[in-house]
Amino acid sequence: MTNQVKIFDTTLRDGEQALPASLSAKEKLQIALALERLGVDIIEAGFPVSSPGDFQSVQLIAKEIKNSVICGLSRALPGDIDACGQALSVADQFRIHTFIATSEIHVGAKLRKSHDDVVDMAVAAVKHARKYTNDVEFSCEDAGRTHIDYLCRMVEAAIHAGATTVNIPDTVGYTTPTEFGGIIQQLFNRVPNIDKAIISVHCHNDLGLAVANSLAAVEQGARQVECTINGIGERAGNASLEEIAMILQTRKGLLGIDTNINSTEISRTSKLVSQLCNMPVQSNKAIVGANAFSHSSGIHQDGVLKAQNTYEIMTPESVGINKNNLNLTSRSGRHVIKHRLTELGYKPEEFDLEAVYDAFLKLADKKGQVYDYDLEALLFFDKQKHDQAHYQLLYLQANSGREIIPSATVKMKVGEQEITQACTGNGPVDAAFKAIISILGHEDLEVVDFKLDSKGEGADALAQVSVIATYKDRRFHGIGLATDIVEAGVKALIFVLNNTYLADQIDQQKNQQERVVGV
Ligand SMILES: CC(=O)SCCNC(=O)CCNC(=O)[C@H](O)C(C)(C)COP(=O)(O)OP(=O)(O)OC[C@H]1O[C@@H](n2cnc3c(N)ncnc32)[C@H](O)[C@@H]1OP(=O)(O)O
Ligand SMILES: CC(C)C(=O)C(=O)O
Repeated sequence: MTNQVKIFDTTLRDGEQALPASLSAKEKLQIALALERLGVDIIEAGFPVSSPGDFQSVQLIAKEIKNSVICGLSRALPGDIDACGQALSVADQFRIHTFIATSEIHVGAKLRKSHDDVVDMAVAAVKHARKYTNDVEFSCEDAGRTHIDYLCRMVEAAIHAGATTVNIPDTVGYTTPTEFGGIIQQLFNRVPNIDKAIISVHCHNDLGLAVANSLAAVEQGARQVECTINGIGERAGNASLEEIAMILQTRKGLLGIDTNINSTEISRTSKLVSQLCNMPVQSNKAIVGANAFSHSSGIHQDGVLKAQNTYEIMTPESVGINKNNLNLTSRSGRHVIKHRLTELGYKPEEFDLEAVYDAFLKLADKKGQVYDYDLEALLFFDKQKHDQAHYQLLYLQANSGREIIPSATVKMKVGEQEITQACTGNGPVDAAFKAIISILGHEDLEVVDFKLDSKGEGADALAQVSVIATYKDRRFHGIGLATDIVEAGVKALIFVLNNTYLADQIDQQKNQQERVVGV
């Protein structure tokens, strides 16, 4: 038995069945070209009898794609098969895929036929499809719930009629891996002509087992897996192509199976399908989710920085992602902060890691994720040495809204004294500034410029306020940073005040020296 598993992609057929809006022929071709680049062996392009639009897209894809076999689906009916044959005949290599259901419930309640009639329909369909091509696939729909004796009978009859691939779908995602692997094993043990066809599987994800069931089948000898990009498909979807491909690649040592997939195309193909199909990928989705190569906790980040494979079983590059992400959160530690600051161009001797880390944790607790620009802002603020400042903000409360008079209460430490003041103003920043200036009694200080800048992307971004004030004919500049705009403004003003205080002290020292010299 070969160690090569064929990857049969049905994003454009089973995947498309579940889309909120159908794709245009041009969009389908874009996806088919991406699947061809990805190295998919067989692309199921659609169900040609279904609609004129689907017929034309299958035909367009059949014309344009050269390196993958193009396949169309049909019921076990001559008209469906003829539509497939006509749409696909323009292709270099094509396959007709015909199917009929085999479980009790489907044969009795849906098809309303006898078991013998259904076998006859399957045989006739395969024979009819063989008139168009030697590459015919037959599927036993709902095989997962089909009595094993009937399934064996159907598989044997389909192969005898000329099917070159026989597909065993778990149509409703009902089986467990051991059970599904057991079905494949029994087919290999009981169907006499089984070696004349490739055994394929097509698993749905209703119980979240589509990939596990496909893998169990491969372990029992299945050599084609039907799957879709991002696992899209009817209901809970199909087995996801990227997961199947990366399991076989990452665990090659265990499983010994190859595919033709060029895994570095995975990320790009996933994004294209997600965008064109308007189906976002959940962030924790294996392989292609936004967090699949992100590390957010300190112990993991430290490990990954020391040796990437401590927490990565495959590289981001192997699926076409440039590099991993180390998210800065309140669960991060000092190693990653130091590493990120070094990456940003700061030398370790230029910052006090403990002080930056302390400020980082406070911000991360408030904000969740801390970005590079936040970290750089914290680095800058670390240099201010707030605790030793003459003026310190102890408490701030600001009220604003529609149809209320904006007001602010500020409590400050001025030297050793604690002073509280409340004021109203044109807005909460104006009210807070008035309260501070009134605490200080600095009548000769005038705020001449106030600029507000967002240091992030979301509504929770850090606000950076830049204040310029004149005091005793000199200009002083201060910057304040906080998630609250009023607090950022107040911090900027206090920054200015501390600079005016330092300037006053320097002036006083100079005056004293002059007096001493004068004496
Ligand atoms: C498990 C799967 O994913 S199978 C693929 C599912 N995909 C689709 O259904 C998408 C494409 N389908 C379609 O466009 C339409 O359903 C069509 C064109 C195929 C058929 O449309 P309609 O003729 O209006 O029939 P409708 O869809 O309402 O019912 C299906 C009929 O096909 C029969 N049927 C279902 N599967 C098969 C089969 N494999 N072989 C033969 N007949 C079948 C049903 O018994 C039913 O027949 P009835 O009219 O005698 O009761
Ligand atoms: C047509 C078959 C392969 C199918 O889509 C299923 O059984 O889910």
